[in-house]
Amino acid sequence: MHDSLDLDRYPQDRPGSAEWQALVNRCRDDLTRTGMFNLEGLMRAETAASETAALLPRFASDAFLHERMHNIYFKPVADLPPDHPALRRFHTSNRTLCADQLGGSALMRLYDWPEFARFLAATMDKPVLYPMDDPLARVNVMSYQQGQALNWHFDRSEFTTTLLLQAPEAGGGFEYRTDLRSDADPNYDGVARLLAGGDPEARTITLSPGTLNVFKGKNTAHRVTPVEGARARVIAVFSYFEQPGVTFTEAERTGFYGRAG
Ligand SMILES: O=C(O)CCC(=O)C(=O)O
Ligand SMILES: [Fe+2]
Repeated sequence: MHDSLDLDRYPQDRPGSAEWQALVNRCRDDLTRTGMFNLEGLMRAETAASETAALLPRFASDAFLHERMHNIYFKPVADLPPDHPALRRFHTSNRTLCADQLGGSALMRLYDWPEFARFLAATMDKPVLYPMDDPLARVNVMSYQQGQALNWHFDRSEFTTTLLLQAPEAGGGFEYRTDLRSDADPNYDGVARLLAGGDPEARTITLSPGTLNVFKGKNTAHRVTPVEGARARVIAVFSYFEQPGVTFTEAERTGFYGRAG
């Protein structure tokens, strides 16, 4: 993996060594303090650029256009009236390529590299993480062209793991509000305040190409702001689970990607 990753700076290939443990500890501290950690330049700039160049034509021809209005939960909430301000609806638009379209890429090699899952598990304080068996969902790459955005949402999984391949000229920021809710408290008033633009704890970061970003997506509200300029924002999302062999149902695949296989 040395050809595509900066393993001198981020020794993911040496699990259990003092320098590996120091990096894990730094990531854990960041997660506890801020709900997020970033490894800037984990993927080499040349690799991120060549992966992007190979994918850009496929976004034009083969990708699923995801375009919809949705609330932060992607569904109605039984305890709330439909006009509750926590259920405000927003527009999302991006294009997705799935794992079955990424064969042979450095991204898939990284996803299936056992030391990467081992490192991520350690940062998240899990005994082990497994890649999915789902032919589409294992790794997704999303592209956002001018005006496209991923709007406010919470993720289904506890943690979300992304790697930016190409940054846009402007816009395309990652805006997030750590621990806006908890498993015990949905904090609908807090959600409504965030959506109205009134949460002073909201933060925006712009990722640089090659950066690994891990955040607590289940209870951290987050969005990608609209991209500006001619260069698309291109980002990979890796899905791991605590059990081996996880797949989506055909209905889930069709809902997420417009096709079952
Ligand atoms: O593109 C990003 O930075 C975040 C992606 C995300 O939130 C998601 O895939 O659920
Ligand atoms: Fe998300």
